[in-house]
Amino acid sequence: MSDPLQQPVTAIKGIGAERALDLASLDIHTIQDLLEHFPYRYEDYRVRSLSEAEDGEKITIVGTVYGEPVVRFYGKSKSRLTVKVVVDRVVVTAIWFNRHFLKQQLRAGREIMLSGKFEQARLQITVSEHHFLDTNKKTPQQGSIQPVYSTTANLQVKQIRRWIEEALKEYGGAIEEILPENLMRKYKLVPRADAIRNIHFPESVAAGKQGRRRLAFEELFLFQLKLQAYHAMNRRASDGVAQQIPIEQVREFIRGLPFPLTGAQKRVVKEILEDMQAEYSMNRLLQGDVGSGKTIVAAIALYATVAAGFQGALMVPTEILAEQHYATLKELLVPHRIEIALLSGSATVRQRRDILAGLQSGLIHIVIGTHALIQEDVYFRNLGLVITDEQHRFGVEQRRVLREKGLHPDVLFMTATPIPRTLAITAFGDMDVSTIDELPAGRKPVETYWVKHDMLDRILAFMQKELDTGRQAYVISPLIEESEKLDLQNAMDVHAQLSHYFAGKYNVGLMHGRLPAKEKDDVMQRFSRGEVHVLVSTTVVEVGVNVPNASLMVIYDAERFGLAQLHQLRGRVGRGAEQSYCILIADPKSEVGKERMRIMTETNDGFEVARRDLELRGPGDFFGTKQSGLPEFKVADVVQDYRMLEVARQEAAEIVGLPVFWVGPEYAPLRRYLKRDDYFLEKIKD
Ligand SMILES: Nc1ncnc2c1ncn2[C@@H]1O[C@H](COP(=O)(O)OP(=O)(O)OP(=O)(O)O)[C@@H](O)[C@H]1O
Repeated sequence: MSDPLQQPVTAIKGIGAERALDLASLDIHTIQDLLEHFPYRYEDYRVRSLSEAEDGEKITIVGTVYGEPVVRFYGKSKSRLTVKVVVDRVVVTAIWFNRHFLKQQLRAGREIMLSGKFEQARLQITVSEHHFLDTNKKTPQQGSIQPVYSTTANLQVKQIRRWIEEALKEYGGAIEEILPENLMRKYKLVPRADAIRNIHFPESVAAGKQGRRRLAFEELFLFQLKLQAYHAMNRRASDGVAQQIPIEQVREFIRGLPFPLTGAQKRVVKEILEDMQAEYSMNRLLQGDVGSGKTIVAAIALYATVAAGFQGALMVPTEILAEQHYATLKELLVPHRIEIALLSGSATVRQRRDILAGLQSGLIHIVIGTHALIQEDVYFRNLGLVITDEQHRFGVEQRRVLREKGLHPDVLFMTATPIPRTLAITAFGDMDVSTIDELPAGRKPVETYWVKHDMLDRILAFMQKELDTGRQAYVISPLIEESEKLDLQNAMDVHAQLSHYFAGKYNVGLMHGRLPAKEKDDVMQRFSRGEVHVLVSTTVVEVGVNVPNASLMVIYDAERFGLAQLHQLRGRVGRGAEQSYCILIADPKSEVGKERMRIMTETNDGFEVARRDLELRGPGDFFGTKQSGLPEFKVADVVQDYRMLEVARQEAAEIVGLPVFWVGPEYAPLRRYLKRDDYFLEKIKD
């Protein structure tokens, strides 16, 4: 049985070879693709009375032309045409730009429908569309809500509208239901055909909403089905290494740590070790708030892999972090006769050669470095575990590289960007997620203050007081996004100012991205040892730096940073038992900007910050659109529909686990639909 919806778009009246090419550039090839090209918004052409119209709003009105049209030309080809129109016994001025040729048609007494932006005070409308109502030529949009589609330069929205209308008329009956019946009933979803009809041309506002809801659910459900199926396959494919971890020995190691683990740390260690012992390769995200103690969890996992006879690698985004983790891990692991190496960009040729040889022979158990670690000519004897800090920089590509080297290590991603649970399961639905949601005992929340720029003197006095008690401070210098050069200049200015202020008493260090690795390292070391008291820095200190004696964080131009970033920066203090402070210097102009400062002063909990940020801005912004890794949905909205996402995930997980999903006749339409996706094409046999 061939599916009429799989015919090429040229089956639609009015679409020839050329138009088909234009549509192809929108990734529309078949009739089904066309029907699933959903509008991204609607234009409301329902006629309204003037009294309902708000100033500046786009409205549609009907009136009678009255008096003579007036055309004024200016410039070479620019013109402005005005005419009076009587609407509800009120005289309104209608304006067209560059449409002087309409003058002849605008005869007094003609009835006309106008859509455009309305200005209340002047009673005028800037017309974007008009129709004469005495021509008998009925326009499709007259008096209704019309869909607006994304399009290309060559195609008008109107054309797409017409074709979709045609497609619905001819082929609407062939739209098959793909969702299982029990889900339809359980969540009161309207049939697929109705939903598609109503998302394009809503019969009513309510029907439009119902359609949207159903399609959003379908979209999230299909997306989750794919992730879950992938996840299930991955787990079933026993290509991982089942590590024989000597658990008692690991316990002994944990007992020997300088502090007891928090409950949350214990829980995630257990989850990680279970994955490592299993046949499948671990693919797990470890998320925890700033300072929640992820490093120690990483150390335990690395210890375990070595104890099981494997090698481990820890990848971090910057050299500074590599150094820092190297120092921490060395202290913890070297007493246990574990060989650990730092593969850094500043290593000499000879050092590098030695390390590479050590990794190949297995003499070196653990290696730390940036991502070059797995991409270059680095060979391991038997790599069992890869831990990578900041998950978004390590993805599918690197995993492929590892596999091509014949390695199937367990992989643990760590991130200090707390991700609300819903988003985590969206973006990382093919991963297991472990969360450290508890800070080590005795931590005091960082007291956060929001001040204006004119309070600098008081801030300096406060800083002096903190330094006098033996603490250290970070100062994040003013940010000018457009120019790295100016940022640097700012950092240097602040550095000079503070050096002058604290001259003879305290050392002020300067840190920025342009410093050579060696100098960065040097400043950081001196700050770490307490020789530098104040560290002026651009945002390079953002991730992961750990100097527990620092108790004050001052951030200039705080309104220019994202909330996630501010929380990260604040997380550099409050890492010891002392009371710490964060001072945000900001004069935000917008309400949202002010709200963001308030959020920072109100909560210390990264998950709460993330949740409120998400509400304020939407997920794209939160992660930075490019890096988000979040899928773009056509209908669904991860923030607005987050409950639905959770439900869709559960249902998808359940179905994927059923053998009948892959063979049962009741799932045949769903399988047919899924087969459009390359991933499922191989998996689904019928
Ligand atoms: N269970 C614990 N009890 C007491 N202190 C702990 C515990 N776990 C970790 N710490 C200490 O807390 C500090 C922060 O830990 P760590 O550097 O691992 O945090 P993190 O989760 O990596 O945070 P960030 O992402 O901000 O770098 C370190 O000084 C560490 O020694």
